[in-house]
Order: sequence, then structure tokens, then C-alpha cells
Amino acid sequence: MNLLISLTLASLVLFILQFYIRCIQRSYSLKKAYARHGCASPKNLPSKDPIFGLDTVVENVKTMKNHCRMRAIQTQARNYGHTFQSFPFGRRTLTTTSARNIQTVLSLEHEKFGVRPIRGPAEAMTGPGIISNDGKVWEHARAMIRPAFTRAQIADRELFDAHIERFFSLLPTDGTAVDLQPLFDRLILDASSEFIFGESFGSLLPSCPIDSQKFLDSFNNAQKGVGIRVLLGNMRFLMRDRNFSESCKLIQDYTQKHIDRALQQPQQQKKSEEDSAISQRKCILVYELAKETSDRSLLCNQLLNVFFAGRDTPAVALTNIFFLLARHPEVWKKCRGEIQGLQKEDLTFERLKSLRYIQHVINEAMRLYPPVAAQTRGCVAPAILPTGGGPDGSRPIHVQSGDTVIINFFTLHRDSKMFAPDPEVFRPERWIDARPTWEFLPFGGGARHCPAQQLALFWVAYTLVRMLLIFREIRNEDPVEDFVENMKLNMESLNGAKVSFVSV
Ligand code: HEM
Repeated sequence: MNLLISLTLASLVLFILQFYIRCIQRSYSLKKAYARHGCASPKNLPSKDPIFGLDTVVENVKTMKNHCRMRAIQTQARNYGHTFQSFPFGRRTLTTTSARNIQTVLSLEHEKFGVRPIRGPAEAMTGPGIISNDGKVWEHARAMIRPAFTRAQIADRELFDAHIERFFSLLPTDGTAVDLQPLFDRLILDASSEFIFGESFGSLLPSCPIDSQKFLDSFNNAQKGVGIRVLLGNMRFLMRDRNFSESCKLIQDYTQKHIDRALQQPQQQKKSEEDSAISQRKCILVYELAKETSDRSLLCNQLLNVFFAGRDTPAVALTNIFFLLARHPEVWKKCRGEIQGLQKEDLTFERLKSLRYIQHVINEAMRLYPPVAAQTRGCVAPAILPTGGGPDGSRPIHVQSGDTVIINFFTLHRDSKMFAPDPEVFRPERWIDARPTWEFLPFGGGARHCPAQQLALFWVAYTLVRMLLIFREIRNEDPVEDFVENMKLNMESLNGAKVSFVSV
């Protein structure tokens, strides 16, 4: 017993000693870099615990629980500059809302800022791939899936149409109030599962098939497990729950079933677009990838990585758009003006792109309430951010391996110069003149920007226009006027989008 206590105490002392040596080493190399490049530290968030930053962690969790995390960061940026630093769990964390710094992290020096230090735990669930890896594994995964997305965005809308019809059959047309959020969730879940696995989950059907329900429950469970592990960072080895591993196994087995089906397609059928009824009409990811490889585990990882990234973001975008439209019925009216004379058969990818006002509405909603409101990177090699250091924020900032950089799109999209004079106001007309580059990034930017951007925008615009075609008016049915954020993987509306419609 005594030996155990001595060993525990010795490990604790060793841990603290190691921590201090690391701090001294880091501060020495920071000083050297500062002298060489004229760098300076950005302002610190005030903290009562300069070593472990536990008060910062508590405050972060509190703002998250109170549904005001993004607003809190916006206020911090106003008070401490567009780039500031804090030390949650003792780790130097730079939060930036500066377009120049964001461009450096996402594009100019993207190899020095990886996702693996942050998203590593997702690998237990999805296997290695585009979401949790950097370097060669990421490059290979991205190159493999990209052609399918390019094809999908120009593919016939047949895949999406079947789900839209089911969605409409559940939408009240008699003026009854409805929360659109769960319906959009189901619409996108059904469309994305068919696009990725070749078989829809059928969540809009009267009863969701048992297999799909089991997969979804396990997926949600595993995603929660990944979230906890990401929060725990280096201490994640403490988490050992069987439920997590069982959920990961179940979703992989489910995915293998679809891969087996795709691989069983006769070889010539897979190779020739003309012969394959499926690939002739629709672009399905599992079939597209099975043309390139028959490696089952590689295929499984690719599919699960894409599903992880895309299963619900378009649904969040749609909910946020309708949240705003319900509060701006005049914008709905103007959108209807633009689609006069159009039939649902006319709604091709190109036609939807040409509806300028509707595109402005989508942009404006994604500016104010971007589904992906923030992104985090772990610095893997020393780098320099061009701005934000020193008392006036004009000097470069040196970033070291092990530092974390949080990019906040929510505040970036409210840049007071770019979106002057009313960055907080929903005003689609601003897009007639606004030409932001790195100030507007709803789909990210640089090397890892969303490969599904055009496909997702097609789903969003198509759903919106189909609804504009049948409803003359939209009404807000939510007593809470303001947007209340609900930060999960995406930034959702806590109160959904409660509306009613007046039919044409
Ligand atoms: C409106 C809908 C969507 C939005 C707003 C959105 C947004 C984003 C953003 C901001 C990123 C960059 C993340 C980063 O910097 O690390 C991203 C990456 C990604 N998105 Fe989307 N996305 C949407 C829909 C989709 C859909 C439908 C899919 C798949 C079916 C998808 C698949 C991916 C993948 C695979 C990546 C990772 C790219 C990489 O790391 O190289 N997204 N998305």
C-alpha cells in the first residue's frame, strides 16, 4: 500500500516537473522566435488560473450550456482583439477571427496546421480518412472522393426528388404550425444515406427500417463518444466504455453490407456508365468508389468519413434559412417574385444558380448563422500568423507545435468593414455589391474546403424553391424572436424553425 502511495506521488511530481520544463522550453523558444521575426503575443483572456486554465474551461462550458458560446467569443474578440490567446488545460489556444490569419491557417501554411491532433479520436469510429487525418492519408482520401462529388452536383435531381416528395407529404398545407427542423433532418438523412450507401434510411417513411434505426442509434452514440474524447484531449485514454466500441463495430458492419452489394455488381457494369442503370441515373458514392478499388476496409472508411461530415449540415443550413425567412416575410415575397413562371421540372442545377436573389438569401443566412460556426486546428510545425500580436495587434504571432488555433466563422462573418453598415442585420440585398473572399467561409477555405459545397447548395436551393412554388406566405410561429444557438457538431437553432404556411 505504502509502495503504491509512493509511486503515485512520484508520478505526480514527475508530471508537474515535466509540465514546468515544457513551459520553460516553450517560453524560451517563443522569445527566440519573437526576436527573430518581430513577433509578439496576442492579448490574453484574463484568467485566475495561469497554469491549468481551469477557470477558462469552466467559462467555456458555461457559455456552451447557456447557448451563447458564439456570442461570448464575439464579445471577447471585441474586447481583446481579432486574435487572442487563452490556456484551457494549460494548452496555448489562439482564437482568431482575422481573415488574414485564417487564410494562413487554412491555405498558405495549411500543412503546419493539422486536424489529427484535434479529431484523432474520430478514427476509432470512422477509420482513417478525410475527416481525422492529415498528410498522405488525407490527400489520398480527398483525391478518391472528389470526382464523385463533381459528378453528383451535375447529376440528375432524381435521387433528391423522391425524398422531397415524401417530405411534402408530411408538411401541413392547411396553415397548421410546424417545426421544420426535424423534417429537414429526416429529408437530408434520407438523401445523404442514399447518396453515400446506395440505400436510403427511409426516415421519412411511416416506419424506419430496423437496420437503419440501429445504425443511426449506434452512430449517434459513437459520435457522442468521439466528442467526449476530443474534449478530454491527452487524457482520453481514461475513457474505456464497451458501448463505444460496440457502436463503432455495428456501424462498420452495416457499411460493409453496402460495400458487398456494390462489389458484387458485375465488373463490366461497374466500369461502363452506359450499362449501369444506377450510375446512369444517379451518382452513388459507394458505386463510384467501388469502380476504383475493391479494398473493403478502405471503402468502409471513406463512406463513414463522408457520412460523418455530411449527414446533417444541409439540414442545419435549411433550418437556419427558414428561421430567418419566417421573420422576414417580405423576403419570402421577393423570392416568389423571382420564381414566377417556373415549374418544378425547370429546376436544374444551372437554373437554380441563376436565381440571383434566392442565392443572395442563402448566402445571407449562411453568413449570419453558418452551420459550421468554428473549426479547430492543432499546430504541428512552427508557423507565423501575420497579424494580431502586440498591444495594438499589428505584429505577427509565433505559433508553436502543440498550440491550438480556433477559427471563428461566426464572428468573421460579422466583420464590421466588409459587411458595413449593418453586419448583424439579415439583408440579402447586400450581396448585390458584397464581394468577400476570406471574410465569408461557410464551406471553409483552402486545402480542406468542403468538397460537397455545390451538391449541398443544390439540395438547399432545390428544397427552398420547391417550397416557394407551393406556399404564398410564410409566418413565424415561434414566440422567441431571437436565434438561440445550440452548439453540437454544428451550430443549430435551439428552437428549430417553427412556421406556418399559406398555400398558393
Ligand atoms: C450546407 C451544407 C454544408 C456545409 C455548410 C459544410 C461545411 C463544411 C466546412 C466548413 C468544411 C471544412 C471543415 C474544415 O475546415 O476542417 C467541410 C468539410 C467537409 N465536408 Fe462539408 N458542408 C456541408 C455539406 C456537406 C455534405 C452534404 C457532405 C457530404 C455528403 C460534406 C462533406 C464534407 C467533407 C468530406 C469534408 C472534409 C474535407 C477535408 O477535410 O478535406 N459536406 N464542410
